[in-house]
Amino acid sequence: MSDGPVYDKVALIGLGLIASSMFWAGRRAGLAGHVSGYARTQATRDTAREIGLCDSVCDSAAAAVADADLVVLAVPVGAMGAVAAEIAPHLKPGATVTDVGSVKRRVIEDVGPHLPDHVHFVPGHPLAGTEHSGPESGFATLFRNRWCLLVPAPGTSPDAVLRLRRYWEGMGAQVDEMEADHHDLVLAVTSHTPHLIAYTMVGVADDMRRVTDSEVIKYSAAGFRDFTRIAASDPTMWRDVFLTNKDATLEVLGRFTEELFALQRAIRTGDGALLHDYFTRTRAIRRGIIEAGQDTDAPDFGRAKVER
Ligand SMILES: NC(=O)c1ccc[n+]([C@@H]2O[C@H](COP(=O)([O-])OP(=O)(O)OC[C@H]3O[C@@H](n4cnc5c(N)ncnc54)[C@H](O)[C@@H]3O)[C@@H](O)[C@H]2O)c1
Ligand SMILES: O=C(O)C(=O)C[C@]1(C(=O)O)C=C[C@@H](O)C=C1
Repeated sequence: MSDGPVYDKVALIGLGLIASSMFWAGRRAGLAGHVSGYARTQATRDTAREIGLCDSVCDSAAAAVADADLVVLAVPVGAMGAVAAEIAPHLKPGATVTDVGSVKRRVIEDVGPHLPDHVHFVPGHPLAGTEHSGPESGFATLFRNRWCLLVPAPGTSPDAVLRLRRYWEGMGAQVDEMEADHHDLVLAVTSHTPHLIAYTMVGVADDMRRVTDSEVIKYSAAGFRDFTRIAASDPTMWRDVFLTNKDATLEVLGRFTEELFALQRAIRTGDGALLHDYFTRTRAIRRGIIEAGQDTDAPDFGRAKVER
């Protein structure tokens, strides 16, 4: 259902999971008159053309952003600054530039200085993803009932923010605004550190595989399989997340380590009451999330049949 396009022309720079999902979601809801796309490699551009991703696939970022009313930077966080520098001279006056990066302070620092005064910069972050990447991994329902956080600087045109909000809402997301440093701390707790823990746990299991003669992989139970799904996420994206959200991640990791040591001590000393109290508290948190209707993952989330 749609009241007509929110933007006449949208340019997607970087054609991976998030951009391709935005294309399919936007097309389904009729949110853009025309969507142009650009990817760095010829192979990705070829694949995009083959699967009908975008109305036009351009061979340069400059060509893709020409005349665009909304430009979406959907590349790894560490590449945002260079892409912004490349497109800056070609942006249409009055256009909105946004991004979907998992870290916000660093993107603002890297992208903002390149952009001309005649565009609106509204950084964003959809809290939705899977462990898959690339142009073929996207699907139209990825953002449905998920949060998208917008991080506009004070003084940003309210009209530009409102329009971007309508665009994300049209793709099924719930939109909220947040300050950049707060965003980075919250995401360090809810997304970045959990990913690091999953990477570590799978690394430990791989190490133990040699000791247990592959038994840990053969008999991996559901909990561990969830870790392996997360730990299969794109290495470039996650390298950039940790390098660019260093302080918040290290702070959360410090707290995590303290708690881990407390639980380790309880196990060593046989302090069952501490363990039971701790697990009771964490179970209540999970139940609270479900009761608040925030557990929006389908049971097959991440393995969902691609729905375009
Ligand atoms: N995957 C997730 O779960 C998820 C969720 C929310 C936000 N994000 C953020 O969205 C952005 C894109 O992630 P994705 O999952 O779509 O990644 P992806 O790996 O699926 O796609 C990234 C795209 O960027 C291109 N690219 C890489 N380096 C580039 C460069 N230097 N110049 C131009 N293009 C370049 C790649 O070729 C690819 O087309 C990242 O900033 C990530 O932090 C990811
Ligand atoms: O479910 C997943 O695969 C994800 O990791 C998605 C996830 C997350 O941590 O929730 C990952 C990175 C993002 O920036 C936003 C969403």
